[in-house]
Amino acid sequence: MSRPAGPAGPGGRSPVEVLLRRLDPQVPVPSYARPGDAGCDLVTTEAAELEPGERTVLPTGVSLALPDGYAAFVHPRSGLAARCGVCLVNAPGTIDAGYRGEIRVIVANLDPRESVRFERFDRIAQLVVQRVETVRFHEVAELPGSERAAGGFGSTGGHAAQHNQYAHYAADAVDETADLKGQ
Ligand SMILES: O=c1ccn([C@H]2C[C@H](O)[C@@H](COP(=O)(O)OP(=O)(O)OP(=O)(O)O)O2)c(=O)[nH]1
Repeated sequence: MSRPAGPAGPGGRSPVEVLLRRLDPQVPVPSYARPGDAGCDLVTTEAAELEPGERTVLPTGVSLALPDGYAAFVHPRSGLAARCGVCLVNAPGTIDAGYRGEIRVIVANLDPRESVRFERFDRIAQLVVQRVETVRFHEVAELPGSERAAGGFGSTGGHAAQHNQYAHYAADAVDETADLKGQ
């Protein structure tokens, strides 16, 4: 049921068909605000007020049955983040294909001074549906070499390398690259 015939979207691809249950009869069905948007907006069905530094779990009033091979990811809304300092604690939240419960959104107010208030049906997050792979792991004693090797946490230089406490990872990476080149 994932891709039956339907109106073609951008690039001629038809949308993935997803079963949705409304747990609140008045909640709007999530929809894309504009053509080409990656995420459709999720609303809260409960009003809430968050003091600076406070977090809470908000209900969205919807549950899904995603097709096998897909997952949905609950992403923050940039406008809320920029204007009010609202973030999602676990961003992006992962909605598994087998999950049939209500989608909930774990929001926090990162603003150091202002509280933030959500009214019922305010948009609080966006849901991005994507194909996902499952993998089979094959344990090996050594991994094949690569140019980056174990470099991370600012190993390519710049601000992060100069100012953060993980700078030693960058130095370690240089050593490991030397090891790999010697192989
Ligand atoms: O932001 C989120 C993240 C997850 N979920 C739901 C859907 C997901 O399928 C389920 C489990 O999420 P996750 O695997 O991230 O949580 P966990 O803490 O690892 O719990 P579990 O042991 O149940 O997997 O909770 C949400 O409603 N909102």
